[in-house]
Amino acid sequence: MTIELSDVVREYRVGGQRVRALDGVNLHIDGGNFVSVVGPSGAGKSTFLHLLGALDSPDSGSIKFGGREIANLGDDEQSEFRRHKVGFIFQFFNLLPTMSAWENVAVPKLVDGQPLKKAKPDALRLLGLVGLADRAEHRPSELSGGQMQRVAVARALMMDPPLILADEPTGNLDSKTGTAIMELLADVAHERGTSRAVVMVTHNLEAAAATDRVITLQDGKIESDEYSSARS
Ligand SMILES: Nc1ncnc2c1ncn2[C@@H]1O[C@H](COP(=O)(O)OP(=O)(O)OP(=O)(O)O)[C@@H](O)[C@H]1O
Repeated sequence: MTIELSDVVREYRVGGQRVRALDGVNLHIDGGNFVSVVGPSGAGKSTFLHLLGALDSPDSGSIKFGGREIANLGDDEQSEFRRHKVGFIFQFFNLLPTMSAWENVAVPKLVDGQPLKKAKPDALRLLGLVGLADRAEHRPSELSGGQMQRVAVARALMMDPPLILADEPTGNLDSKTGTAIMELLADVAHERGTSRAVVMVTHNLEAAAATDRVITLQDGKIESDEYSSARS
């Protein structure tokens, strides 16, 4: 699994002003890596994540996902791509409050037009993988923050996607729980050889330092791109 960005530009126009959220980004991301994206507020981190996940399209440049150009997909192709190729993890978990843990994990199958019940064995297996086998019938309100994020990680894995995108996944957790989630995400990135990558946006430099590669954005450009010495 490889993602290749070439000369990616994303510009917003607000009033008469133009803001270059991403200003000519060139980057290669390989599977098997846990990558973090850091930088000051407004540097372009969320814009970058949205482009990788086909939630948004660049104004110019190319984004190749496993050799396939995804920069200019139509709406239907974009959502099909997202459903099958990308798992999303958010700061505030985004679980459905009326559903149990296993049902939340199975939601991507529901969105893909399959019955929830049919996905139950897979959902239970994934809950086991994230250490929550005994919480399958709990609702989100009956879980701790760390447990809710584990459910969200399991949900992101439901379609077995080659790319997991995480937006501040530890931002709402205490540091011990955050470290455990970081370890889980590292396992998720490493467990399938080179066929899956995890890309995480974070303000937490300590969390970023624990990943394989730290990309620093500044004013829409890559300011630095460093691999950890342990894995380079
Ligand atoms: N929908 C939008 N409309 C107009 N401008 C936007 C929009 N989204 C982002 N921007 C601008 O693009 C730039 C990059 O924003 P982005 O959200 O990608 O930064 P960020 O690094 O994720 O910031 P933060 O750490 O605060 O979340 C900022 O100047 C922002 O104001």
